[in-house]
Amino acid sequence: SAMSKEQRVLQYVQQNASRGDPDSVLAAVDKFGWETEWAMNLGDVKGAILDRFVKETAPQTMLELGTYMGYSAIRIARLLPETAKFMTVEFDQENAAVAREMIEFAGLQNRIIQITSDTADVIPQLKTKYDVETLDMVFIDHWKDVYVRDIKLLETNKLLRKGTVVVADNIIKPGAPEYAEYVRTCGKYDSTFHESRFEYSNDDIDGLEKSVFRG
Ligand SMILES: Oc1cc(-c2ccc(F)cc2)cc2cccnc12
Ligand SMILES: [Mg+2]
Repeated sequence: SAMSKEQRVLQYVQQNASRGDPDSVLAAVDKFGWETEWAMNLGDVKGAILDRFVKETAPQTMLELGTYMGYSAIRIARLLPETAKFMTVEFDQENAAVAREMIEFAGLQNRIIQITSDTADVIPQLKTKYDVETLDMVFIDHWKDVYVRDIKLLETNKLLRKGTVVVADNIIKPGAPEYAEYVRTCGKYDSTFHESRFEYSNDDIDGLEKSVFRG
């Protein structure tokens, strides 16, 4: 059967990037996104903001909710030391399969623990099954209607500690208003909005919310 969009992106990467070179993989995905087919991965403009947050935080334990094609997992993992523990969770089996090949092509498969499951099932298992004590940083980029459910699951499962940095994509487009309201008003976070551009768009506004857990 014909290739999916995600498989076309993967093929473009395999034919235009250099194996084992994460920056060339990111550049290829971004070139494809700008010039050929739009896709809902984080992209270069918001990606540069996430890079800054990752560098500032230098997490030893990191969790991503929503792997998609693996683009932001590669963005994050390329900035982490060998000793860091980084888990990314994707529910969709086909996207997870593309991500596994994209991560492998980038040469980062030893730095990323890829989990194909529902985040609601994984979060309560992180301490026991994945040997996590608490998380230094979280990147939320899956379906907007489960952002609040999942950050509350992180809280109730005692996975956040004073200073844990939680970054969330798509606050404006498609929008996560309940999430923004929650982190800005519940009293448990110091939260700031970082306006940017929607992925592979010159016109549409979007942005990342950065919320530091007060402990
Ligand atoms: O960055 C994202 C963007 C969109 C999106 C798709 C179609 C639109 F018309 C607008 C926005 C969906 C996402 C779903 C999950 C994680 N990120 C997404
Ligand atoms: Mg997104």
